[in-house]
Amino acid sequence: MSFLKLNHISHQYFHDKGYTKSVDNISMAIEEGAFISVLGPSGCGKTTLLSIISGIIQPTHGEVLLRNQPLSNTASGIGYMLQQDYLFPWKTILDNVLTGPKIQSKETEQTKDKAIQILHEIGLANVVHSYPKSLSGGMRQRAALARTLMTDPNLLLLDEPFSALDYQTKLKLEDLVSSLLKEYNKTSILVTHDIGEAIAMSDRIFLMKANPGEIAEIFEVPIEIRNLQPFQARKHLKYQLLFDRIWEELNELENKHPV
Ligand SMILES: Nc1ncnc2c1ncn2[C@@H]1O[C@H](COP(=O)(O)OP(=O)(O)OP(=O)(O)O)[C@@H](O)[C@H]1O
Repeated sequence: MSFLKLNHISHQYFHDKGYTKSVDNISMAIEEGAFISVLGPSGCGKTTLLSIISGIIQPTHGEVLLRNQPLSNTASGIGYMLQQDYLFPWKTILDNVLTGPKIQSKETEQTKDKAIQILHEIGLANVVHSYPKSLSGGMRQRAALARTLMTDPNLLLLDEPFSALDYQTKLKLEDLVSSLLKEYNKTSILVTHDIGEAIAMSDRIFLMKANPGEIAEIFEVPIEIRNLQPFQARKHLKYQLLFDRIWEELNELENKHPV
């Protein structure tokens, strides 16, 4: 049984000039613990697809099943990591991480210990009582991830979480996030424009085309790359070969289906 299944998902945005077909006939089967990337040109429907998976918007056709249940039947437990960290500036890092338990009135000594443990693992032990404004962009993103992990989500949706960071911070964070999500056995879907990031982090890559957004091709990332941390993966010959294949395919798609 697949952990997450998308069956023939299509969606249209209706507006005063008619409608825009955002995604068309998308099917995916994702196993538990897998790391999946969705790659494609601007406007091909990546964010719309994530919004459908999270249940924020409803597909016009098709269904999303989480552990074989329609999304609406599940206490879905979906976590997000976005480009912006959305930390509360007036709360310490620890209190930010404890936001979920606090909202659910489940804040106890145990949840506090768990939050501190996650902050340790994520390399933020020495800023537990600091405020977000004193942290770098990379540290803030790590705090946002700690807050997400604190809610113990079944599924993590990562919408370009590294794209606002400088290159060095981004590479370091990719390694950290990758090892942490493996350790916690989280199923994750990453939306990105970055071919290298998709290859270095994923088990499988869905390449989309625009107009309308459809899956153009699926790439399995070779096991030799998947066994490496993203930074090391980038040095592997098979990484380069896959990068070139996807690069060519993406260029071809952009020429055939301009946005
Ligand atoms: N609220 C909306 N109303 C109407 N059309 C929309 C709306 N949001 C997105 N679209 C259109 O739907 C299509 C898919 O958009 P979406 O934002 O999902 O693509 P994307 O691949 O995430 O783009 P990007 O990489 O630039 O973030 C595009 O043609 C876009 O213009």
